[in-house]
Amino acid sequence: MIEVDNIHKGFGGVKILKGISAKFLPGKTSLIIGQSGSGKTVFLKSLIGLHTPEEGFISFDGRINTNFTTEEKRQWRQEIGMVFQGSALFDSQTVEENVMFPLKMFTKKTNSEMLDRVNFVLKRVNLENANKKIPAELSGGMQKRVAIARAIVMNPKYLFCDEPNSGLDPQTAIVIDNLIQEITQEYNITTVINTHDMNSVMEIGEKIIFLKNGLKAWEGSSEDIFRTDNEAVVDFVYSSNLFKKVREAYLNETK
Ligand SMILES: Nc1ncnc2c1ncn2[C@@H]1O[C@H](COP(=O)(O)OP(=O)(O)OP(=O)(O)O)[C@@H](O)[C@H]1O
Repeated sequence: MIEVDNIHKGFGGVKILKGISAKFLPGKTSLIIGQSGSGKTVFLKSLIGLHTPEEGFISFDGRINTNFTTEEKRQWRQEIGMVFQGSALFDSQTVEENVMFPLKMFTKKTNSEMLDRVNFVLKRVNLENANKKIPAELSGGMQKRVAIARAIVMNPKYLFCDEPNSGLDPQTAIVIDNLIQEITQEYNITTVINTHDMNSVMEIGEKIIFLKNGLKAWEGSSEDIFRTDNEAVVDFVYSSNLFKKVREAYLNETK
């Protein structure tokens, strides 16, 4: 479990996160949503240790990350998987080399052990036989699957995804969402995703945190989000006519 307790973070005297608390559970996919500039990226970067909060703390299964020794930090880094916007693959390396990278960096496994693990995760993301391809030869959705394979190759406890659907068509986006959710449940990972994608919110949001001006303005599940009368959430999530209609239909159906 990740526990965020009242974190504050600012830059040059401007407060961006103004006291956010949240819990993220293993086996669950949690989504962070909010308008551009609401602090989602600063929040996610704080979770992965790229920003240090000025106040408050973040604990990972009881371990507060700012108290780590160098060795503990190294250990914790290995427990984290990340999927970035745009996949962030090494362009000149093959799929196999990209996915093997964390194993080479952090483990003393033999080449054949590493290859076994790489093949296992590539199979899990339905990318068998792509080992020798380079990213430019793959579609955007396939590149995302390589990024997911690389993120889980170390068997992480925690998975962080920044806009994993950016640049994907809606159908491929759902495939990627479902894959992340399945993997999260299968391997009991604590997964936190920053997203703008309202389809993701409806489909996989087991826990949704809505940030507004650096504060947690609302928290609930995808079912709760249909029923909430929180004005800020309704304005944000149901800004399109399509989603307004989906909400009305849902509420009528479940009256
Ligand atoms: N390193 C930094 N230095 C100074 N200001 C920063 C820094 N990182 C973020 N900010 C500011 O913090 C605010 C929140 O930014 P953040 O990137 O977290 O928003 P966001 O919700 O992720 O937006 P988007 O949805 O557009 O990605 C913005 O005003 C941004 O300019």
